[in-house]
Amino acid sequence: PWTLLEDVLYHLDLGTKTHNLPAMFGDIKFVCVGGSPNRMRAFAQFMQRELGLAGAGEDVADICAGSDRYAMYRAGPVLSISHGMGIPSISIMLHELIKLLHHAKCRDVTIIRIGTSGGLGIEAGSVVITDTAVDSSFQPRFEQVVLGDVVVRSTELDKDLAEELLACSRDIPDFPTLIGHTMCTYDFYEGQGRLDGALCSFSSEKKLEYLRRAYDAGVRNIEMESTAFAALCGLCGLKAAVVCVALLDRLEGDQIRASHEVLWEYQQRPQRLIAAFIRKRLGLCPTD
Ligand SMILES: O=P(O)(O)O[C@H]1O[C@H](CO)[C@@H](O)[C@H]1O
Ligand SMILES: O=c1cc[nH]c(=O)[nH]1
Repeated sequence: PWTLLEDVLYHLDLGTKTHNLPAMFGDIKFVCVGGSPNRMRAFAQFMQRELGLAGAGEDVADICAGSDRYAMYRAGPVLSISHGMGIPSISIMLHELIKLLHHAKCRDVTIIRIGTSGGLGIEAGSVVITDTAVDSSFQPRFEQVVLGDVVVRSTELDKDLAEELLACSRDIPDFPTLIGHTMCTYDFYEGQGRLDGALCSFSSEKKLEYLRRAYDAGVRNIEMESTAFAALCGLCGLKAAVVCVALLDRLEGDQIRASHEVLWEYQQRPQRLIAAFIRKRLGLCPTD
């Protein structure tokens, strides 16, 4: 229905009557999303430098400045957008982003979530490329309530894209990168088996038993958006990947104690991997 008249992308502060979306976005080939607005601004600035674009080193403008929900930046063919925390927040952004790409007549777009996560049985600072996003019962499904009914959607991600990203990681030897399942939860505390929330209804033994079962099911990290991201992008025909750094090993603890400097450097790891991937796709040599 939204193809007929005007389409207002309310949370992005963009629209088909107010903006020339094909002129603004028609040449976008890569969309990168992540929770934090600052991370996504830093990523756009990093991509400007990596792609040798004019204006590199200068500030980048927030395309969604009229909305205080999400931030959006571009660097050449790369769009960088924040999505906030959790499934409801990323779902709203993705609905409007996917319509934006449709209105702008974008073709062959690859979309990647560059995020943070809690690792499972892996060293802090490791980067996990998701092969399958699973729910808190380790199933590859996303359940969405539609008109009062639970609709179950597949969370399959593009396997070739995951392998292509793993191949790119071999050129970046200074941190470990692996492929594994990513568990997506509705909460950071009890929902991820943490003992350090305001509420905790289980023992330390039960927590470890659950996390070990997750590990045995192939889960290597835990975050809060991947199932919805995989389901929505998959149904709308976008090739999608999820690449998250682990901020800690959840088998060793719950609190994130690393310094701001260490956490900022960890956040850059998925960005460096994706920059190498985009450069390779664009035919730029590693030394260009
Ligand atoms: O680092 P980002 O991309 O925000 O993602 C992770 O961090 C948040 C929790 O701290 C959750 O949204 C989780 O998915
Ligand atoms: O443990 C963690 C760390 C980051 N993000 C999460 O969702 N969980």
